[in-house]
Order: sequence, then structure tokens, then C-alpha cells
Amino acid sequence: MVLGRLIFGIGGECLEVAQAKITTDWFKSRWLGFALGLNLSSARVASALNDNLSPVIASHPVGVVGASWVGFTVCVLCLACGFGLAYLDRPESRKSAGVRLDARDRKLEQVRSRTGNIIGHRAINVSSDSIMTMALSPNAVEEEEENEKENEMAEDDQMRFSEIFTLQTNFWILSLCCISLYGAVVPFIHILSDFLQKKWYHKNPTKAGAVMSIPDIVSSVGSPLCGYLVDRFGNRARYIPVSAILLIWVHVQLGFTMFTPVVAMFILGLSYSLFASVLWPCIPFLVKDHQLGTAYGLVTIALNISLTFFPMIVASILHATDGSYQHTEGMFITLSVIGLLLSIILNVVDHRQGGDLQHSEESALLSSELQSQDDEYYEERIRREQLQREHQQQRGHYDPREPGFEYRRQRRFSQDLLQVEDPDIEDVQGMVTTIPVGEGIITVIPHRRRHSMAGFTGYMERARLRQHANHVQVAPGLNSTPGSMPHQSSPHLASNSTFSERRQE
Ligand SMILES: C[C@H](N)C(=O)N[C@@H](CCCCN)C(=O)O
Repeated sequence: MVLGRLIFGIGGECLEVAQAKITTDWFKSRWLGFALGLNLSSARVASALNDNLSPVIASHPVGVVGASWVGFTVCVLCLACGFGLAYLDRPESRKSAGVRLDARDRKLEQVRSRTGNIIGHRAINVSSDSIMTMALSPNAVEEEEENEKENEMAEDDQMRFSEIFTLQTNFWILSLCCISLYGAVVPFIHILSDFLQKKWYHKNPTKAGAVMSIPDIVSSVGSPLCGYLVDRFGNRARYIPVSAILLIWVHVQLGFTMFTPVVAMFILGLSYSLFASVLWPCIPFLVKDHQLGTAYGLVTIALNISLTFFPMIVASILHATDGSYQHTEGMFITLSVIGLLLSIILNVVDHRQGGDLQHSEESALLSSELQSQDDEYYEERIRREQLQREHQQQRGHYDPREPGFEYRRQRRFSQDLLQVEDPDIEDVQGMVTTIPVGEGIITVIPHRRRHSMAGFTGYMERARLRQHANHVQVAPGLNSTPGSMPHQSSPHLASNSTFSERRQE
């Protein structure tokens, strides 16, 4: 049973982290609170069903084994939904919906676009074992440099372990809120059936089960509703102290009065909806995008610390006090008060740091638009200045407006590359055919093993340039009139079939 619970715990908690991360990726800019609230709501509906159905199934002749089979069927349905989700969340759909790619997919994307640039995004598949490229576009070198930068950025995009220690104070305060507030609710719900039977519904587990499902039922409606309200009106961190106050009320009433528990159960449901639907959507506001998965993981660890240790503490209090629920209520009240203090500190720190947690969706959108307009403006300015500087530096050597500029630029590049010693280059050179066309060169690469293309590309590029430099030396038509573009095939190229001939082949 312990092994089963261990596997169940690993699966369930990883699922929660993944759900939160995927939901945030898709809804970060709009409806995040509502989407995460719906997420919680589905969990609450399932808990409420479980509270009501488990005693009924268990009292049926099929007993606990029958109840377990119902659970198994639900897990199989879940697996099918998981496959459905994996399909909907594939990188292509993310890209077309403008959703941020994960670091791994971004990296793959970079490699693909890098290969595409050198082999040519204008690459034409000539036959199953050869690839033809239009290379040496005027911007090829710049594009390549840009790709390299993007590649580095994709590497930076992965969260490093050491970054955990740089997460801001408010993130940690929020995690502590999670420990205390969840600690005042979930372990209490675990003992609720016994508690209700002992104090109000003697030996009536079905009635106790029905009453204990009230918080989950209220929360299943309240969580998306609260999520919607914080999306719409902001002030999300301000709801956390309110929910802590409600929790104090619930535990005082249930522990120290005989007033009907039904009202307290409603308020517990309200408080549970409020802090859960506010706490999780706060996380994306406290960390950077690439830290999101780890951040959700860390808060889930905090949640599980709470759900591991407080039930043990409750059990030992009950054991030590001969089953006195007033002492356990004392512990839950203490946790709620700690949650209240922490949430007040959270609000104070957030206020000092500019109130990130208080934004409504509209104000966040507006400020991010202004921010990106600013960014674009400065990026454009820096780009222009850089281009201007480069242009001025190059002016002394050659002017792009002069005829033959591109030809001379390529020749210089090729000559530079010829200085580089590379023994392997000869092998590759024999396999490559280049044909001058217009302002560029077509490179035909016999290529049987397409998947090794990326590794091959570096050699290819050099071989192509080296060969181009060879043309410059051997072909009088190319060399004699600097300033004009190559317009005829060199003897070196005469033996090679043309682009269209190859395509026909
Ligand atoms: C027991 C379960 N692990 C739990 O209490 N989960 C929390 C957190 C859900 C986080 C969803 N992003 C809950 O409120 O249900």
C-alpha cells in the first residue's frame, strides 16, 4: 500500500505542476485566474464526488475493491485526456497560437532554423539523396550571426539550479503562505468525517460525508469565480488575508461552539476558493517566464511539506490528548493566524516593490504593451545606430551601391576562409558542386543521410566558399572584370549539370 501511495503521490503532484505550467503558458496574457480556477474546480468536483460516493460504494457488496476499480477507470480516462492534451499542446500548435515554446522546443527550433539558413531556407529537395541550396544571399552571414545569438539565448532560457536562490523574497513568502493556509485546510478536511461524527452526526458516515463535501462543492463554483474576479479587478494579494480571517472564524466556530457545522463548511469553502484561486496565479507575476515550471514545482513542494507534516502533527495531538478536537482546532487557528501575518507581509513587500501582484488583467496588458513599445523603440534605435556605424566603417573599402559589390564581398570572404587550414575539407569539396546564378551561387550537395545534415553543414559552408574562391582563381571570366557579376560557367563548372537538369534527374 505504501508503494502504491508513493507512486500515486509522484504521479498526482507532477500532474499538478505540469497542468499549472501548461495552463499558464496558454493563458498568461488573458484569463489566467479563471483558467487556473477551473483547474481547481475540476479537482474539487472530483473530491466532492469522492466524499459522497466512497461511503456508498464501500457499503455495497463490491466494497473497497469495487471503489478501487472505479478509481482505476478514472485514471485510464485521465491517461486518454493526457494524450489529447499532449496533442493539443504540441510545439506547432503553440507556435501558431503565439504561445511561448518550452526551452527544449525553442532550442530545437533554433537548430532547425540555423540548419535551414545555411543549407538555405530556400533549400530545394532535388531527389531523395541530394539537396540543392541557394547560398550566399547578401544577408547570409548576418543571419548566421543572428542565429548564433538566438541559440545562446535559448541556452540562457533554461532555468539553472543556482537561480532558485535568486528568486525574489515575495515568492518565498507566498510559499510560506501556501504551507500555513493549506495546512489549516487540507489536513482538517482529512479528519473532518471523524470530527463531524464525533461532535454532531454520531455513527452516521453518510451524513458526515455529505456535510464534509460542502467546502469542495462551494470551492468548485467559487474557484473559477474568484479567478475571474482577480483577472478583472486585480488586487489578488489582498484576498489572501481575507481568506485567512475567514479560516480563523471557521476553526473557532467548529472547535469551540456547538453551532451547526453547515455554515462553517460554507465559509471554509469560500476561504479555500479564495486563497487557492489567488495564490497560484500570483506565481507568474513573481518569477521570469523560464522559471515558471520550477516555481510551480517549488510551491508544490511547499504544499506537500504542509500536507506531509501537519496530518502527522494532528495525529500526534489527537493521540496525546485522547482524541480532543479542541487542541487540533487550536493548531489550525495558529496556522491561520500565521497565514494572516504572512499574507500581510506579502502585501506590504509587494506594495513597496511596485504592486506587481495587484494588477488587473487590463492594467497588466497596458503596462506590458507600453513596455514592449518602449523596447521596440530602443531596439530599433540601437539597430539603426549600429548599421550606420558599420556602414561608415566599410565605406572606405566598398560601397554596397557600387556595381559588383556583392561579388567582391563574397570573394573577400572566400579568400579569408582559404587561409584556414582544414584537412577534412578536401573530402567534402569533392562532393560539392557550385553554380553561379545571378547574385548568388547554387550549391548541390549529394546527401544520402539527411539526418546528419546539421553536422555536415559547417564543412559544407567552408567547402562551398573555398570552391568559390577556386573559381575566382581559375575562371578568367570571373576574375577579369571586378565589379561585374559572374555571368558564364567556368571550365571548372562545365562538367556539372545545371540546377534544372538535376531537378529533372
Ligand atoms: C492534494 C492536492 N495536491 C492539493 O491540495 N492540491 C492543491 C493545489 C492545486 C494546484 C493546482 N495548480 C489544491 O488546491 O487542490
